[in-house]
Amino acid sequence: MLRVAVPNKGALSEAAMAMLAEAGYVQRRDRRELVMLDEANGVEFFYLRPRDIAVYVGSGTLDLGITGRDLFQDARVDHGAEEVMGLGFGGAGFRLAAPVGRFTAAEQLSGCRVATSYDGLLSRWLEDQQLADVEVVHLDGAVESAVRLGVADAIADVVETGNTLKAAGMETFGEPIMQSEAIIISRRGERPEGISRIMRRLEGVLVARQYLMLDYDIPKDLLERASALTPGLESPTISPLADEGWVAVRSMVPAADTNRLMDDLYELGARAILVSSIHACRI
Ligand SMILES: Nc1ncnc2c1ncn2[C@@H]1O[C@H](COP(=O)(O)OP(=O)(O)OP(=O)(O)O)[C@@H](O)[C@H]1O
Ligand SMILES: O=P(O)(O)OC[C@H]1O[C@H](OP(=O)(O)OP(=O)(O)O)[C@H](O)[C@@H]1O
Ligand SMILES: [Mg+2]
Repeated sequence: MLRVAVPNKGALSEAAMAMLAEAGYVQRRDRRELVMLDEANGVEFFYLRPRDIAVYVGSGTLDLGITGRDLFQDARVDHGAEEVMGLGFGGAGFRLAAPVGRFTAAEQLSGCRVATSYDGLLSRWLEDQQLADVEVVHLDGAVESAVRLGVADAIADVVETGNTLKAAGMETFGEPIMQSEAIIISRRGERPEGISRIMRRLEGVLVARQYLMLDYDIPKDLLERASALTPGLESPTISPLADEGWVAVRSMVPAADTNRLMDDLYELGARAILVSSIHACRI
């Protein structure tokens, strides 16, 4: 039985459960349930605080977990667990911020105090940047209030829309410390059977979300130029048509590029250009 950790609340919880459900796994219905057994798929899901998931997977108690890249790097369990796949949701930057106009670069933090809930991540980054004389102040949350209340000169926190910072009269400065998203982590070393299957399924969900299926007809002599526009994942499927001067082409395309590709194909001479969604796939 594969044992998998899923965030029980917070920014990643709903999207993680939705993705697992889309991949065909049974998820809990009641927020109070701590464990859910999906017998048919041979997986047991444990609903845990996202911050703790790295600890469970890193110590070898659980096989796989979904957490945030920033939380994983903050937990300092890299020796026991590793990031195996980005999941394309829960995207946010981890950034320095301070009251508007106070700082413009990280180097100016010399001798200052920086409040954060991610002190492992911040301390290591400060070391890498050779900013040895910056004091890290640990807070559990709502760090945006730390400067106003006098316990820090700047903060390092998760920034998604930037609305929380703005409301606190603050702005980011310097380069982002890191870019985070939801990730799958696995314990290092031998992987039990079943891990590749769950990862293939989640990859299928990701691809089905990010790609669309494009069909079109094109005169044979333009096929090479059309194929260059829609190379597909492996290569496009080419089928004969009753009219021997034409062929039908079928290819997966990134959803974000679809309208531009349809315009380009039409201008090239393609006709009957159809787009359909991909319900599920295995790549
Ligand atoms: N708008 C957001 N706010 C907070 N975290 C976000 C946001 N968008 C994505 N995330 C990600 O979600 C994870 C944090 O989740 P969560 O908010 O549940 O943790 P937490 O702040 O430690 O918990 P809590 O706020 O319940 O004490 C991080 O990986 C973070 O990058
Ligand atoms: O850029 P935004 O879209 O405004 O989102 C970022 C904010 O959301 C998170 O707080 P959360 O709600 O997790 O509260 P917390 O600080 O108590 O953890 C994070 O710590 C920021 O404060
Ligand atoms: Mg939070």
